[in-house]
Amino acid sequence: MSPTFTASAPAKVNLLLRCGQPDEKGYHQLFTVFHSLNLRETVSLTPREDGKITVTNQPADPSQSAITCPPELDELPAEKHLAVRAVKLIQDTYGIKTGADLVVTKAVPVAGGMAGGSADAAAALWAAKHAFGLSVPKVELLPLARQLGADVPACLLGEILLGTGYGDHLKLLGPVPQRYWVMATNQTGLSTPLVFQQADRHPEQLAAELPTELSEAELKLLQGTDSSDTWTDFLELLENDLTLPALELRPDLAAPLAGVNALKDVDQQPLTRAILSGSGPTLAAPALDLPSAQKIAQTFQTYPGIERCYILQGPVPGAQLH
Ligand SMILES: C[C@](O)(CO)[C@H](O)COP(=O)(O)OP(=O)(O)OC[C@H]1O[C@@H](n2ccc(N)nc2=O)[C@H](O)[C@@H]1O
Ligand SMILES: Nc1ncnc2c1ncn2[C@@H]1O[C@H](COP(=O)(O)OP(=O)(O)OP(=O)(O)O)[C@@H](O)[C@H]1O
Repeated sequence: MSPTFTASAPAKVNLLLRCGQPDEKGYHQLFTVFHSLNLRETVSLTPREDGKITVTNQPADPSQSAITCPPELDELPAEKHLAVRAVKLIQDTYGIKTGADLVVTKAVPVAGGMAGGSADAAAALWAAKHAFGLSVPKVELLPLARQLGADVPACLLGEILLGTGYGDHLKLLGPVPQRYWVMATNQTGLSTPLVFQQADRHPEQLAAELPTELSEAELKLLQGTDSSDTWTDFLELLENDLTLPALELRPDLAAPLAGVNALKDVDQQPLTRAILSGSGPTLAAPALDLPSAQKIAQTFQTYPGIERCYILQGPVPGAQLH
């Protein structure tokens, strides 16, 4: 019997997302900071002789199956599944004749703006590299990751990264302190292409030009130790240009954003800043400590439509073999 190779890759939140104008392909230039989170997708790969690739999805937590493994994922044709596409790309690139039976254990909500599908692709690339005995370093897989989706390179590398180009050209920004992030998922998903299309209706609000580097001051805030003195400045770093278009499509997200943004600490300073995660509808808010994270989660959960709050931490490593 063939041995099974298991790899995992993390979800992400975009701590900063500035969106530029679309190009002729309709893709947008981005200036973004990816922050990986300790919620991981897992892909197990068992080689098969006949070259075929099959996939089975299963929820990481069966009691949450409605959120993490909706029926539409099983209805997705196998050739469109990002883990299958990743293994196919490895076969085609390296002339591999071996196939694979994949079991994808989903922990990250689908279509939530946390790059769940991209994490599957990254984990599948890493599992396939090991299963097929390829001695290529991670950086050599980045061009393949880019072909699979704009978020896939960030899931492959994990940690904290500056993303430019389509968000798929990356530079490591660490080390940074471990931070808590409260991620409030939604009962209804939101399509990434639709959010970008909505953004195109207001071209005047998209940056004409984007920076290529973070400023010294921004980097210092990201990398510095958090304290109640620096927290408000750190919060001011957080922004997401996709918020407005996402709110136009999903006005229900405005109330939980405003509710959490109104929370204050004992000194009457903002407790956090709630932002849209990627293209949404998941909302994200960092916390200075666990009690603050719990308070933020409780507040999010008072709003209809919020499905579940995850209290996560990061940054974490990218794709790993188990
Ligand atoms: C919103 C983010 O999650 C932020 O990290 C990403 O930009 C989206 O990454 P992703 O879902 O991996 O994106 P892809 O699968 O490559 O593309 C999905 C759709 O998003 C839009 N898209 C994506 C990336 C980008 N730089 N510009 C875009 O306009 C395109 O309409 C594309 O058809
Ligand atoms: N392995 C996969 N897991 C989830 N969705 C997948 C997968 N493969 C393909 N898809 C398709 O991609 C769509 C978006 O899925 P995903 O969960 O990655 O969204 P997302 O978290 O919003 O992504 P991102 O943050 O990268 O924009 C799904 O609706 C589904 O049709």
